[in-house]
Amino acid sequence: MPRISPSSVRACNRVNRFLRLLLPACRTVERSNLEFKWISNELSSLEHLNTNRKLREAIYNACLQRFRYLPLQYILGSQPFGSLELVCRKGVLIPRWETEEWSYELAHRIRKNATNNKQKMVIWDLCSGSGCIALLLKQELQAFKDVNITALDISQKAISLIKRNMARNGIKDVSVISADVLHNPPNPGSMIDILVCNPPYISEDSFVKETSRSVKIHEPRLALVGDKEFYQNLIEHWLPKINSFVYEIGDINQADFVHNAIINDTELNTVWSTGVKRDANGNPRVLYGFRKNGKNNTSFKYHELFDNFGKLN
Ligand SMILES: C[S@@+](CC[C@H](N)C(=O)[O-])C[C@H]1O[C@@H](n2cnc3c(N)ncnc32)[C@H](O)[C@@H]1O
Repeated sequence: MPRISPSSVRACNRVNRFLRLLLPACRTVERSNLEFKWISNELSSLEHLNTNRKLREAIYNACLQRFRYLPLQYILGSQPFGSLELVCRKGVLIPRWETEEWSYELAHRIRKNATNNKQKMVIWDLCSGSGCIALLLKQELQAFKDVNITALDISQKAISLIKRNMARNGIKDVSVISADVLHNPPNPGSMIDILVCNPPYISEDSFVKETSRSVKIHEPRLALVGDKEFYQNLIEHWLPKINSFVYEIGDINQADFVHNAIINDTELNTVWSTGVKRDANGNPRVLYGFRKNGKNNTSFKYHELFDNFGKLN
């Protein structure tokens, strides 16, 4: 990582003396300025910081935490995610814009393709973290009376945060399950219409070489580092129990892994279509799949639900 130039430090000092505390994590004067504004705006809206001295002290402490590379969302305590305001706590992954982008589009597509608001839907969100995907889908599909959403995670901190985020956003009726999806996956009881999942997918190597210091030090490794095990688990455990899936990916190899397993298996190959959706930066971000002919009483015409969602194989 390039060193921060003395001229950047001087530029920060000219604006105010707290700004240079933000420079190591923000890297540029412009970004430091922006974060300083966010911190100041957020803290000045807090009722208990009602004197200049208290507010200044709080801003200084926040900048000092940022100097130690604590992510801004953990300092300020929340993060918008579509129509939700999500509480962020150390020990649980901060929701990312890439995830927000595809989950929001998925919600929109479900609304558009549902036949009426009595349509029954069973949706499971594995590796739910803060609950961002499950809760966004619940919020965006509130017009549907029979949407049955389950959020699942192995981490107790995540389970508590999902419940907290439900309360914070006035969301009811999402089932929250604590389980290890790899070693002891629960039985869904009925066919799942849409299985969504943002699993840990950063390889050990990329984690060491490419992940930012702030993420490495402060976000949970359990949420980040993974190889192909969750995609393998999709193929081996979940495919027979679901009608469609949407899995976030970190690189195209993870999509190819699932895609190849499907096309090389004569039975799976006749049943499943898969595709890859890119994010706004053009990176492969989502692997999706659906049964070509649905199974039993399926809720959707899946080829319409995923029509033009991304490149289809
Ligand atoms: C990449 S994070 C995704 C969190 C959230 N869905 C999001 O998009 O921000 C992965 C999540 O998987 C959970 N996890 C890791 N291993 C798991 C396992 N074996 N079973 C269930 N959840 C697991 C972690 O606790 C973490 O919350």
